[in-house]
Amino acid sequence: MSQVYILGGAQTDFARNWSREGLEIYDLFAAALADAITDADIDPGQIEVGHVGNFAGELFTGQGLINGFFGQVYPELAAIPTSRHEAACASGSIAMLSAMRDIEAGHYDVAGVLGLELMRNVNGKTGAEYLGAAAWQGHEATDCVYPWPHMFDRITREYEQRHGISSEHLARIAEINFGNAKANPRAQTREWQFPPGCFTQDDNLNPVIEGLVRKMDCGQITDGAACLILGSEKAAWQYAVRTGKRLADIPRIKGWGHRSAPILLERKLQLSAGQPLLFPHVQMMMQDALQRGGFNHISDLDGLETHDCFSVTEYMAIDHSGLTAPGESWKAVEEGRITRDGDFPINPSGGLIGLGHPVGATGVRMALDCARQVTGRAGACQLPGAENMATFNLGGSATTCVSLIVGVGS
Ligand SMILES: CC(=O)SCCNC(=O)CCNC(=O)[C@H](O)C(C)(C)COP(=O)(O)OP(=O)(O)OC[C@H]1O[C@@H](n2cnc3c(N)ncnc32)[C@H](O)[C@@H]1OP(=O)(O)O
Repeated sequence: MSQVYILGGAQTDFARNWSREGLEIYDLFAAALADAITDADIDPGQIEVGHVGNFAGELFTGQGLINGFFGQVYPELAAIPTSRHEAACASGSIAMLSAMRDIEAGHYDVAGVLGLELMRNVNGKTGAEYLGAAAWQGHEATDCVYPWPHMFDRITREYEQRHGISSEHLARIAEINFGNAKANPRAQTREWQFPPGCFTQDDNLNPVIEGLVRKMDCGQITDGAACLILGSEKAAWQYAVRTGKRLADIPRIKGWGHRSAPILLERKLQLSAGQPLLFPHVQMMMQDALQRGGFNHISDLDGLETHDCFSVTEYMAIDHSGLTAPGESWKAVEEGRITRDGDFPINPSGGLIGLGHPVGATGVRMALDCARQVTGRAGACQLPGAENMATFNLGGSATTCVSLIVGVGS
């Protein structure tokens, strides 16, 4: 089975509003693909297979069959096999796994993986309604304006019941992500202003969105795309020779985990009732990724790019990944472990809260940021000496969960 290497990649500027610029979802796709091809130093015609991650193109833009854009952008790609993958906010990761399977099986040597979502062309309420398609329609989130803030409020309350949880720790997670985003030239919120008091429970400075979830706890509504060019060992050798790099210095996907759970949040919580972890399948998924990558513990890695669609999602990632004991994520926050200069940085990119969350792009974007970190290409977001990083990307109320471990060296 071939190893899977990351030959190059690109991300659009998540601060852009593409429809306001008179541009379409096609333009988003074309821009990310062109930049990734340049970054990987290949000709477009070298891409043998294309995978797209997209959640709700039909709802936001009326556009389906987005994989047909590969051949539209480049005539050389007009006849390659392509497909589109949907798993809500984990769509990008599922596209990654599909491309990995193609390469591992030896079917193809070079794959293009492109995640994207155009979301800022509708008002916030309409956008929230469209995003609600990843909940079980008619069975949950029926009595709220914002479905996902409502669902993650429920998760916060479940933490409160099982372990206790403090809004101060959640606000600190948000503040760290917004702070990290300041250094990221592609982050949606890099120019935002944060007046004193906005990370408190002040209803004016930090208004309630749903229940315990306030504005600063929320990930963003974002237009964006991310693209990675994946290669087999053979393609990576050719790339190494062409660029004068060592094979060991080319990032590769060392491990992966993928688990799912029933769509209904209450069903998930029933299944874990009486247990310390809310989502045991998340713990299994992280352990699968670590074990497949040859690591014993999450702290053997140099950091994590995690899903923080809300601050409580990152709180959940901290204990479910094993960084702390169940219910003790607050300790990692208080001890300064997760800041960029901490012993286990989380979301040096700014995450979904600071960098932005174009739903179908997020899983691909996370892997791209990990690849940049382990090759010393993360600019002002760089973690010194990073060699191995993990992603944790989830769709719905942790219905589809994926982790990829990206690293260099042996
Ligand atoms: C599993 C999962 O991943 S589920 C997650 C799915 N995603 C979601 O549910 C998204 C959740 N987030 C949201 O719904 C929204 O961001 C909300 C409801 C929290 C806030 O929305 P809104 O009140 O419309 O405010 P929003 O943050 O979009 O800002 C409105 C404008 O003010 C600007 N703005 C907001 N905050 C700031 C700031 N601190 N400084 C400067 N400008 C700001 C924005 O850039 C935006 O500008 P624009 O009109 O030019 O685009």
